Amino acid sequence: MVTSTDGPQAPRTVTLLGATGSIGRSTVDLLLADPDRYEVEAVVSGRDVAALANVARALRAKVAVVADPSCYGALKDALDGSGIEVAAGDEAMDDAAARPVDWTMGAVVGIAGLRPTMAAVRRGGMIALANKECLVSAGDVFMREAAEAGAEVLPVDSEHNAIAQALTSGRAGEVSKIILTASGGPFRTWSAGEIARARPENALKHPTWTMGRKVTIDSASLMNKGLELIEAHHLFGVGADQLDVLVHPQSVVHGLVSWSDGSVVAGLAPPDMRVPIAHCLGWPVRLRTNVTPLDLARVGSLTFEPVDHERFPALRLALDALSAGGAAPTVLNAANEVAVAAFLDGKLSFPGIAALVATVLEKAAGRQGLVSAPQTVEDALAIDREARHIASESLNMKLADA
Ligand SMILES: NC(=O)C1=CN([C@@H]2O[C@H](COP(=O)(O)OP(=O)(O)OC[C@H]3O[C@@H](n4cnc5c(N)ncnc54)[C@H](OP(=O)(O)O)[C@@H]3O)[C@@H](O)[C@H]2O)C=CC1
Ligand SMILES: CC(=O)[C@@H](O)[C@H](O)COP(=O)(O)O
Ligand SMILES: [Mn+2]
Repeated sequence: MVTSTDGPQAPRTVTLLGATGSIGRSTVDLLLADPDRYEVEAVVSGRDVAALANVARALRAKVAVVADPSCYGALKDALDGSGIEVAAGDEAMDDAAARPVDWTMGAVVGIAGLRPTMAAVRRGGMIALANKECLVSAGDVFMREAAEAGAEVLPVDSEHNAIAQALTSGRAGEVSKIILTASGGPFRTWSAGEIARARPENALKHPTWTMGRKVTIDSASLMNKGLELIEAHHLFGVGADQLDVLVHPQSVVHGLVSWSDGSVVAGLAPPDMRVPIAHCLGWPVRLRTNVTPLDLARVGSLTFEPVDHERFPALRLALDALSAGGAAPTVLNAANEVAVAAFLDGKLSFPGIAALVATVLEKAAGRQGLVSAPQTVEDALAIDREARHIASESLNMKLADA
């Protein structure tokens, strides 16, 4: 049961982008726990028709949209007789995201989420943002358009959600450092030699979180933390010099704010994404959820260690891209998406992920169209396309050499 002590009485209207994924399912769980509190407008997914149809029926959504146009017929059949409108394709996704609602969950994975999430941003309202790749690829555009539209961006990512809460204990000019914790991933204690032989099934075994495949691989390489530093830069308006990462294997402390007077305010929660999602879903009031409360006596000890940049070079690549600015973060994200897919396909070794990203960043440096920061969503998508092209070419060369 989800309740709040002071919740709005009129149902909150809601749209879910990425309704069938890990974040999508956690959001659905919260919505179904108190169905009278919400009215669901649209649910959107990539190509998992069966899961989308189930979610649409369970939430009594008005419209269900699948990105892959070839899935239209199957979705129509699956929702036959339900009265739920059905659509497919990129434009249908953008149209669904632009329908007026109070609250949108942006949980499509990767740059594929940029267009629909921006459509929601332009419409205004509350945007609960899980899709970090949007901010990495087009952060300035995203935040500028959100401000212009009066959209309120609510950070879902566990670290950023904790930091947003910690930031309320002081003023912007009083922040010394913003620190994101990293679990360290499944290879935290592996030697470089062992990491070199790591297979997808090893990398997909996250020690503390159950998540989609792409973010789980990013966690294993620590690229996730790099993407999150860039995300934090856009959300909180701080530069690389004010951002830090601390390895914390228990995933209980998610983020810390260090203040000018020496105080440090940390955000703690059990490693369950329903906590930050509920924070955003109820905003500005707190919901009451059935998440198992944090039992620190049971956790026992909270430990912290520095990042080993030798074994996990991806984090440095992201930090350098943040410092370089311009198109570098967009290129980094595109190259990483190609590299992660290639690793999962068995075409690239685990260390090959960071190596490919480094190669693409080098090749892109100074190339026409890959220098300046994107000014529009179309710019970001053009940079993304070109960087993917370079990544695919580089990957093919690597495969040919092997
Ligand atoms: N999972 C987590 O705990 C956390 C995730 N995040 C971020 O949230 C985002 C989502 O992650 P997660 O839920 O784990 O990912 P999943 O892979 O579990 O889910 C991805 C969702 O995106 C949909 N999708 C994929 N491709 C497209 C497309 N081309 N167009 C429209 N929809 C598409 C999928 O649909 P389908 O099922 O049909 O393929 C699915 O609904 C990522 O950016 C991730 O980094 C951030 C913090 C924590
Ligand atoms: C749950 C969440 O926010 C993930 O982004 C998480 O951060 C992944 O864990 P890592 O700390 O291992 O990257
Ligand atoms: Mn995170």
